[in-house]
Amino acid sequence: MSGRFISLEGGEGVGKSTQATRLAEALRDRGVDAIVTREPGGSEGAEAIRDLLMQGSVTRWSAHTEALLFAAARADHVEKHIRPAVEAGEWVICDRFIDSTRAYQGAQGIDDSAILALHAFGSKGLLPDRTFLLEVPQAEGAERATARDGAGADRFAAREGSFHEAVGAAFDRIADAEPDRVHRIDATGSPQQVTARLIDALSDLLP
Ligand SMILES: Nc1ncnc2c1ncn2[C@@H]1O[C@H](COP(=O)(O)OP(=O)(O)O)[C@@H](O)[C@H]1O
Ligand SMILES: Cc1cn([C@H]2C[C@H](O)[C@@H](COP(=O)(O)OP(=O)(O)O)O2)c(=O)[nH]c1=O
Repeated sequence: MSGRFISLEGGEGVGKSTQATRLAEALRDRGVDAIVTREPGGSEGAEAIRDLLMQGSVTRWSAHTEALLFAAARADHVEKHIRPAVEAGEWVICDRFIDSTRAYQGAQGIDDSAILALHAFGSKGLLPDRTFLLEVPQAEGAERATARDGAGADRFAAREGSFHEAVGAAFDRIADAEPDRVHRIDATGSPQQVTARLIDALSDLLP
């Protein structure tokens, strides 16, 4: 049987990484073969591209170059890791995927249609079976991210508040436009409560 491909999306500090791990554990408890991966990265080539993307000054790459690098990293990740795992029957839980490019590079003026065209070329347009948009008030997400990272913010987290507001607005537009695939999840409360909401929102896909 073919597996499933699930992505977790949202701004910095909303709890995606925490929930990716917890969700995979909760799925394994239910007898589902689940693995966790992340973007940018997730395969050897994509992790090398991640280093280029995450390090250096905020202005190291133009928005256009950045969109190309994310698309290239994703193409390698999909080909080498995600597709083979799903075809082998695994559930792949991915911390960020195409919607992050649409939100973050979209917030820098890159057209959604151009991002989707790159995705069609690089990754044959693969979309998750389900995407969860984790939502917490922006101040709470920023607080969680600062508590985690201190002064060591990466090229993206270091940007100003208005950038993160534009990213949030872009995620909102995607969720409004694709309600079948993208489900909003209240990510406030304890990690246990959030995982329970995720499992609930997957009940129709569970074996
Ligand atoms: N439900 C939660 N309540 C409080 N803190 C949380 C919760 N979920 C995650 N955290 C903490 O907030 C920080 C950011 O979480 P993380 O999972 O790394 O977010 P993201 O991957 O979305 O950036 C981490 O220090 C994590 O331990
Ligand atoms: C996957 C992806 C990430 N990004 C950004 C979002 C994050 O700021 C950064 C990834 O950082 P990461 O530390 O992996 O995520 P988080 O901060 O959520 O824990 O890269 C894009 O701009 N475009 C993309 O396509």
